[in-house]
Amino acid sequence: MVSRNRSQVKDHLGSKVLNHPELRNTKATEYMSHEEKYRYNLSRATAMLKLIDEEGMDVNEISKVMSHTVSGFTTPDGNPLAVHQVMFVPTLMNQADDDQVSRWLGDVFNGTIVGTYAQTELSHGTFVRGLRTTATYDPASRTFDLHTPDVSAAKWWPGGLGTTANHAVVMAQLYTDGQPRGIHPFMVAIRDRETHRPLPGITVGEIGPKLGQNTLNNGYLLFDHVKVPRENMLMRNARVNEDGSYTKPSHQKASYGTMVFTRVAIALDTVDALQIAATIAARYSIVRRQGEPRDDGQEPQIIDYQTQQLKVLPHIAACYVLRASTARLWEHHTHVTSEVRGGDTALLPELHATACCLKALVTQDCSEAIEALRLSCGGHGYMTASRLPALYAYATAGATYEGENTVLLLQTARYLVKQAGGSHAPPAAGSAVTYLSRPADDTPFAVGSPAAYVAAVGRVARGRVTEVAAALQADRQTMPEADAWNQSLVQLVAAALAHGRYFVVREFAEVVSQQSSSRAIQQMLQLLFSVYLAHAVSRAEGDFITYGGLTPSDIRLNRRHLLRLLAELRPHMIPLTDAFDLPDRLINSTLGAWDGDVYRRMFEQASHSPLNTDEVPASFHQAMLRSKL
Ligand SMILES: CCCCCCC/C=C/C(=O)SCCNC(=O)CCNC(=O)[C@H](O)C(C)(C)COP(=O)(O)OP(=O)(O)OC[C@H]1O[C@@H](n2cnc3c(N)ncnc32)[C@H](O)[C@@H]1OP(=O)(O)O
Ligand SMILES: Cc1cc2nc3c(=O)[nH]c(=O)nc-3n(C[C@H](O)[C@H](O)[C@H](O)COP(=O)(O)OP(=O)(O)OC[C@H]3O[C@@H](n4cnc5c(N)ncnc54)[C@H](O)[C@@H]3O)c2cc1C
Repeated sequence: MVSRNRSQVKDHLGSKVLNHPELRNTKATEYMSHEEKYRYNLSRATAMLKLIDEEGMDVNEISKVMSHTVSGFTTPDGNPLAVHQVMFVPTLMNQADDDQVSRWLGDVFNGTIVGTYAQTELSHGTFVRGLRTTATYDPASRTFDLHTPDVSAAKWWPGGLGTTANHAVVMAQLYTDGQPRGIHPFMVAIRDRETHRPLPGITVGEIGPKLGQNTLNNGYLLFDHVKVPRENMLMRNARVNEDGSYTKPSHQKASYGTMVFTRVAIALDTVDALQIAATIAARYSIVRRQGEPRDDGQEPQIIDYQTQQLKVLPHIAACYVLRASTARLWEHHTHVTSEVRGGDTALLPELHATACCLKALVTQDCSEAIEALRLSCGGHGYMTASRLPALYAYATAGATYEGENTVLLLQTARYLVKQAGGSHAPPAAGSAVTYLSRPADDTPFAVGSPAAYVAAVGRVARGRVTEVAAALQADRQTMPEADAWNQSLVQLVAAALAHGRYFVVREFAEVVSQQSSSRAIQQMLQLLFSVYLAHAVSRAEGDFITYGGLTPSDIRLNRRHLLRLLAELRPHMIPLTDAFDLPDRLINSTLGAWDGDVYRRMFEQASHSPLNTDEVPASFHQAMLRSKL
């Protein structure tokens, strides 16, 4: 089993990246053109790939150096090879059969083949079954004909497709024997390996600027009856034989496997972004003094305002809780994937349901938290050089890509209502949904008892799921399925989020109980957990009264309890963020450096503005004077 211990960035691998001759010298990219930024980020992404190769890194090590903590340093504007590494290569490894793997993987690893994962189209992203790119098999020529019927079916978004990749795994509607067979993956050469020119029948390019990650190099792609050999359909799961006969996959959604993997990776990586943001805000909040001087004659550190504690400290607790629960999800994913490879798909539905809601919960929580942390830094948090805007842009992309969050939560809800209604296969031992078929945990609520909070979170999840399952069931008697489903959408999403929250707190409770290295660490984890739980209740008070068994008086007590806990956590804020082990070069923020020398750094970064190069910029003569005439 692979474990993702991300805490040792300063260790051997981390220092290999930071000190690598092609990576150690960084440049500020804010004032570069789009093309220059791309070139800079691409050359660093390539150096990183070489390093991975030279070091012979395993999947655990690769995941560490590809994590946002490190990739924010190597490719600050987005990694044009990210989709190659995170999606294209894993798709080949897991969906190509053994012959195909041996045919392509050498060229992938020597850098001759650079790929992307081309699924989304202009008019369809969420609804994968609705994709309109076709792959029609012709037994006479033993080829597939790949075709884009019109511009709305153009592939749009794949990372690295813009100008980087020469191959793509293309998800297309398979037609064989005159029958539609659903979405299948095809390995397609899109650019010449030598000249990098688009191959005949291919139209390809970059889609333009975005909110962030502008060098992910997202692209568009159209096919005009492009012929692809039969052997290029990825055939580990489904097969098309020479005569056009079709063999089904062992699981209906086997070809969606890459998405499940990437959702898990995104959940992990978004916590990396939160850790960086929390470290920046924590450091700035002790450096920054503002307000009426206190008895010692000094203006207060802003972190000593109760409101600032509420803006910053719960998110530090969230870093710990979400880091542990997403790491457990990663382990679970590794386990289930190996079972699936061995032909046992029993655990796949629940893995899919859990990956969907954790990816959604973590990206939603982290983007909201990063925005709160940015605001906690006042005006200076609005500056690019604080790094907080880029961290937000990174986290919020995760709420959309790899399945828009609402849609993913509805996938989880679908699984949960089936479990609650007993219409799904019963959960396996250790399943995350057994609580739905048991009586509610009636541990009485008590402020100060994490176990009582966890039980209340469980009652909320159970209450939300059973209530919406019953409403859906009732509506199904009186209206068509699609209408009944639509009547309950908002409640279904809330139920899936509540389930996700319960998953997160149960996993963390287990991590805390298993932790045995020292009593002090145990106590600190308990404190962090208490903050996380009290904050979770304060964010959803209505739910805890409606479903969780809390009284209005419990709610009032919890509000006070949370503020007391924050005051208790405040002296530990810096050690807790230092423990993320993020060197200044990885944080890369004027506000978040270890020495707290914020104001000098702010002036230093301003000196890079091209508008400061000349005392009187040329624009004065070219634009302002002319406008006076
Ligand atoms: C680490 C940083 C990396 C950064 C790079 C990231 C770059 C980003 C890349 C991308 O964005 S790639 C494109 C990603 N696109 C999506 O994620 C699309 C989202 N949509 C879907 O996944 C699917 O359309 C859907 C929402 C899952 C629905 O699929 P479908 O319509 O085919 O199925 P349903 O009818 O809803 O369900 C039928 C049945 O299948 C089960 N199921 C669905 N998906 C899976 C799965 N992956 N694994 C297992 N089972 C699955 C579903 O639960 C239903 O089960 P039953 O209820 O019938 O038992
Ligand atoms: C930075 C970035 C990188 C990307 N990289 C890639 C890549 O490498 N490869 C690739 O193939 N794709 C990529 N994508 C595309 C991405 O996967 C899709 O944008 C994503 O899956 C969302 O789909 P959509 O754009 O169709 O959103 P839509 O589905 O159109 O969402 C719009 C709204 O409609 C709602 N909605 C849609 N369907 C439903 C429903 N059934 N029920 C309720 N509400 C619904 C959504 O909740 C949302 O509010 C990338 C996207 C981004 C932003």
